[in-house]
Amino acid sequence: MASPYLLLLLLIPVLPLIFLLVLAFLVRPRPAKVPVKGRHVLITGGSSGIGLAMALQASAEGARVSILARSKAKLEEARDTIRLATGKEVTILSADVRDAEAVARAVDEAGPIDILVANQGVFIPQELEFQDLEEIRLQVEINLMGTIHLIKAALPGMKQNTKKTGLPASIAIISSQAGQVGVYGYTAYSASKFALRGLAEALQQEVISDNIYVSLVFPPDTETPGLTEEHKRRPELTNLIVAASEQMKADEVAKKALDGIKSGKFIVSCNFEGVMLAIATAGLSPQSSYMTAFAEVFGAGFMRFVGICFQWNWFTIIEKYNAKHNRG
Ligand SMILES: NC(=O)C1=CN([C@@H]2O[C@H](COP(=O)(O)OP(=O)(O)OC[C@H]3O[C@@H](n4cnc5c(N)ncnc54)[C@H](OP(=O)(O)O)[C@@H]3O)[C@@H](O)[C@H]2O)C=CC1
Ligand SMILES: CCCCCCCCCCCCCCCC(=O)[C@@H](N)CO
Repeated sequence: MASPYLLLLLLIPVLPLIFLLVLAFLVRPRPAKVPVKGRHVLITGGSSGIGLAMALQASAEGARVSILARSKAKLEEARDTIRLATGKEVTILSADVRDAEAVARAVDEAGPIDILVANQGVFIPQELEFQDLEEIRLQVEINLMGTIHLIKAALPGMKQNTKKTGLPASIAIISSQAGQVGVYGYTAYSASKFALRGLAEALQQEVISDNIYVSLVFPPDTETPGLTEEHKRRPELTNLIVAASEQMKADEVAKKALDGIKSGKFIVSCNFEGVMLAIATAGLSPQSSYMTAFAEVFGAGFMRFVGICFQWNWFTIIEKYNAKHNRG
């Protein structure tokens, strides 16, 4: 007769499997595949950096791509770059995302969208105390309100499209790791990027029945024209905190973003630190992968500890810097 203790012992390795099964049953939304080939992808900020890299990759994969930004000259340059690299034509749309009517006109002109990528963004680092209200408003209006304008303009057409084609669609929003954790010098920027998370979580519930999947992408520092500009005025303390992390290339981030979109992932991380951040900040976000859900459930406590170590390091850097410069 097998002892009950032996049976219990046998159960230990089986428990994680049972847990995985339970999670596979629970996770929502259900895993989905969003095809890119042959579909209409509209990318804002598609004339530079991460957006341009996404436009190039989506074109090369056989999507019909439209790019939207303000500067006509930069858009034309991007169109030429994409034509040269892929032989494909992209539609260019000049509009300022802060202008809801201009966005609606541009979206109308582009035609119904299958995959919307809200990637436009501005980042002007500065301590809140010293940053002009104008620059604060600029970041909130472009990063947050601009994204709202876009989604409101694109949704009706997207819903019609999913009904017509029966294929899932995607709304991807490019946030930032500064949208997962507040970092010195990114007060206004972080506020604009954290806001996108609330927007995305609620939106996913609102559009799931229309077969639309929301993705939130969290890139680290990425080599782009925008980052070159940012460096000209990034506070020294922001540098000290952020420079410990490795920069990514725009096309690496673009690939992560597109892969996330294609697999209908809600949270899309771009590097190893990003994966740790995602576990530490999982909160109540939608999760369609039972494997990732498993890592979140069992990694949360440990990642909280790692997060506390990071905060210890950051506050130590700030204390030392301010002591050296006789501040505070
Ligand atoms: N690079 C980085 O280190 C990181 C970037 N991100 C995020 O990724 C996104 C892209 O960044 P990146 O590639 O570096 O950006 P860039 O500065 O290189 O490009 C920004 C793009 O957005 C467009 N844009 C800016 N303002 C508006 C507006 N008001 N209306 C329409 N289009 C606008 C720009 O065109 P134009 O000026 O002609 O309008 C340009 O095409 C941003 O949302 C950023 O916050 C996140 C983490 C790190
Ligand atoms: C669990 C613990 C994990 C810890 C990992 C921590 C790493 C966080 C670093 C945050 C860097 C923020 C970069 C923002 C880049 C950006 O958006 C700008 N280039 C634009 O201003």
